[in-house]
Amino acid sequence: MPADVAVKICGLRASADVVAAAEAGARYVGFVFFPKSPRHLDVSEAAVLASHVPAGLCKVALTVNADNAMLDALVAAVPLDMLQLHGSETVARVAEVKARYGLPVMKAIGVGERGDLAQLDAYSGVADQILVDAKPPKGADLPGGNGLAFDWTLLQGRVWRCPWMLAGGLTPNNVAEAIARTGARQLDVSSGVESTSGVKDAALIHALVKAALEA
Ligand SMILES: O=C(O)c1ccccc1NCC(=O)[C@H](O)[C@H](O)COP(=O)(O)O
Repeated sequence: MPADVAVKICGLRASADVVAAAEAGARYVGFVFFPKSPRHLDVSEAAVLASHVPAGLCKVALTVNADNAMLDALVAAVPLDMLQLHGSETVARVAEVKARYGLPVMKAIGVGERGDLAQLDAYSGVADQILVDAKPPKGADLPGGNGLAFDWTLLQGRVWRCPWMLAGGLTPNNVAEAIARTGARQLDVSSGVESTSGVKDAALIHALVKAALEA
């Protein structure tokens, strides 16, 4: 079992989700702050949920084009370990958020075709981590968390200047293949461990983490 595979379970909404992620061996838990999402939490809900997260598990707040007022409120109320920027934040904005809050920043980039890869190079020079996710379909309500995979062969042979995570349509059934095809050592999953949209399933969380750690 390679000890160096890390899994992030994103979009947790209940303390039972936190327990399942921790017991399964996830290394990161993600909280979504995006009102259109079925996984959205308000700041006070997140403050309570984050207080249930065991030490050692990295608590990530996912925002989409959030302004400083929103991030100020979030960081003041919720004990966080990382900020995930999942909108169209520029390289300069990533640098600004890093400097303002003193927290590691992970920038998510949607990949649909080879031409999208250049952005990964640009952001990997400033972000602490990059999240290589599927590009949302045109007209989608959500910029992420759509349960769609992309062509993993696009990532073969790629290296970046910072650590990275693979996301997009990962499930207990395909995560081993995703690792084999991309060489990813970190994986982020949301829909693939849900029983219905926005509702996490403890058995699927356990199955996904087990499959990733055994790949
Ligand atoms: O999950 C959401 O609802 C969401 C909403 C707005 C922006 C991003 C969102 N999710 C981003 C994530 O980090 C997901 O874990 C990632 O896109 C993978 O999602 P999935 O394909 O569902 O596993």
